[in-house]
Amino acid sequence: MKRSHNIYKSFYFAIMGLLVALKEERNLKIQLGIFFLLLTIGFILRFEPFEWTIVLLSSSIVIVSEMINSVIERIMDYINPEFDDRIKTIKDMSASFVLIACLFSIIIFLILILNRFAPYIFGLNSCFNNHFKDFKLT
Ligand SMILES: Nc1ncnc2c1ncn2[C@@H]1O[C@H](COP(=O)(O)OP(=O)(O)OP(=O)(O)O)[C@@H](O)[C@H]1O
Repeated sequence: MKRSHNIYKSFYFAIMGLLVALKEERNLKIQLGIFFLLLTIGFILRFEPFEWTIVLLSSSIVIVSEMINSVIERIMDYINPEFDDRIKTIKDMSASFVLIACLFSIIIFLILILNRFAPYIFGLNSCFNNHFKDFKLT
């Protein structure tokens, strides 16, 4: 097998892989759409650096888990395109990566939004502002 050790070529191949995934994976497109929606909400609400960090971290986990899931599905289809109970288990478990990442990301985003509006809704001080005030960069 021909191998490339050139860092630019490795980067190029990785970008090509990402483009193929974006073209062929419907769920990845949906997740990227949601990611851009979250970015828009972040700009509208003027997120703090620590809020951006949390949103970017949780979004990257969702996107990477979706890509790992897609890769596992393709490997399984390549190994055995026929129905097989073991492949079913592997694919279902692989799909659960994405489910877990999405569920926790939704909870994380809800906490960020609630934290923003807690003072208006409940008349409380923002719990994050109290706990994370030392981490604020601005
Ligand atoms: N070869 C197979 N043998 C047994 N079950 C399978 C097989 N292929 C798919 N399945 C079942 O169908 C489900 C969906 O698998 P598929 O490969 O079609 O993924 P998909 O519809 O592209 O999923 P996703 O939306 O996560 O990309 C799997 O989780 C599994 O339960």
